[in-house]
Parts: sequence; structure tokens; C-alpha cells
Amino acid sequence: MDVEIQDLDYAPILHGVTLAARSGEVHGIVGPNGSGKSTALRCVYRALKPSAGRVLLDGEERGDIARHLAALIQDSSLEFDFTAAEVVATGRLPHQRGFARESAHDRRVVETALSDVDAAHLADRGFLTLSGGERQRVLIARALAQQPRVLVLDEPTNHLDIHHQLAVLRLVRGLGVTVLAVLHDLNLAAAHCDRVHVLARGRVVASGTPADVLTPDLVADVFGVRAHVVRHPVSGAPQLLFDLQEETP
Ligand SMILES: Nc1ncnc2c1ncn2[C@@H]1O[C@H](COP(=O)(O)OP(=O)(O)OP(=O)(O)O)[C@@H](O)[C@H]1O
Repeated sequence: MDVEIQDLDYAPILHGVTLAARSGEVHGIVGPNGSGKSTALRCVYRALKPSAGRVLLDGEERGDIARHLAALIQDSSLEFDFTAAEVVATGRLPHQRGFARESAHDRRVVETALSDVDAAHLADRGFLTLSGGERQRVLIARALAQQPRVLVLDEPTNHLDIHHQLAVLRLVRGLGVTVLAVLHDLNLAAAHCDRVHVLARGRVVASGTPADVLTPDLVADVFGVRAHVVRHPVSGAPQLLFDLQEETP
């Protein structure tokens, strides 16, 4: 499903944010703390109403976005004492009519989603007893169980060890759905995204392929850090090496 974000304002945080993702592409949103990344995603999944601008799915402003779009949100602190499987099952709600009970198909989707994030063994554990990375994987499974055509992910690799960071990004890439993901790790963004958008002070200051966007000048301007670009010896993806001592003035 195509996603177009057009001239989004959320006063006083976002100013004219525009980006377009074609169906099946993985787009990374990067930028300093407080630059408006989460606010932009919240506008996309309608937790916030923008003061101006539009979000189009396949060219239309849609009222039924929960049937098309699933979101992993950063501060989804579930205070209820659900099991992991019950948390994931809430991802099926947009597909169930009224008070229809969970079907055998729903249960299979939940099991598959848990197993896709290496969390099948956690199904009957209380969500609140899980570690940070285990919770994160269960919340990703909930988004997968929604079987969306668009995935909006706010820091999906948060709390994950390197094995699970790579596994989750490979998994979402392999789904063939459109992905908008806020990522702090510029090298993960470079390796896994078709396009990267850089947000600074609520504006998109650069958009394009990782190689075009993640340059030493951009990293110095936006993050105040000196970086060198090298090519990954196996994948060829641009990777950044950061100077540890010096910051840019
Ligand atoms: N409800 C609110 N009231 C006041 N300010 C807010 C509110 N929500 C967000 N902000 C501010 O808006 C700015 C953008 O916040 P946002 O969470 O979108 O940034 P971000 O780029 O996702 O940051 P981070 O990388 O730290 O997660 C921040 O300065 C934040 O303090």
C-alpha cells in the first residue's frame, strides 16, 4: 500500500513534513532526540490530529486505518496482566466483527506471529513478567498479527540484542508490506532501508537512498558528530564510523 504524508504540521512540533513510500518499501526516519519523529508517526496512525496536511493510503484519506495499518508505539506500557499470547491476540481485533470470538484462524495467526519474533516460548507468560527485549518482541508480534499492509514502527530495535535487532529488521523487510520505521542506529537504517528521511527541528532536511543521505556532512550538520563512510565488505551498504573524541563545533 502506498503511503503519502503531505505537508504535515503539528504545531509547534512539525512543519511541512512530506514523504512518500511506495508499496512494499522500507523507509527509515532518523533524527536527533526531540526532532519530531514520534510525533510524525503518531499523526500517521491517527493518535494525533495534525494541524494541517494529509496522510494518504493508496491515494485516499481513509477512516478504517486499523484494518490496513499497524503501529508499534514507543511507550505502549501495558498495565494489564495479560499473557503474551493475549497481548498479541489484541492485534486481531480490527479483523473481528462485534463481539465475535477468536477463531481458529486468529489463534494460528497469533502463534505464527509469536514464533516469527522468536517468542513462541513466551506465549503463556504474563506480559508484565517479561524482560524489555521480550516485551518488545511480543509487541512486534501484536503488530504482525494485525496482518497490516503498512507497518509504522517507533524504534523497533529498542531493547533488542544484536541478533534480534537484525532478525526483526530482516523479518519486517521480508513481509513485503510498506514500513515506516523510526531508527536511532544510522547503520541499521543504512543496511535495511530503501530510503531514509532525516528530521531536524520538525522538518525533513534530507530524503533519499541511504548512500545519498547519510553523508559525513549531513551527520555533522544534524547530529553534531564527525563520521566517515565506509562500504560494508559483504553487503556494500554504506556504514558510518564515528569519531570518538571530537564533536563538530
Ligand atoms: N504533549 C506534548 N507537549 C509538549 N511537548 C511535546 C509533547 N509531545 C512531544 N513534545 C515535544 O515535541 C518534540 C518532539 O517530540 P518527539 O517525541 O516527536 O521527538 P522524537 O524525534 O521522537 O524524539 P526521541 O528521539 O527523543 O524519541 C520534543 O521536544 C518533545 O518534548
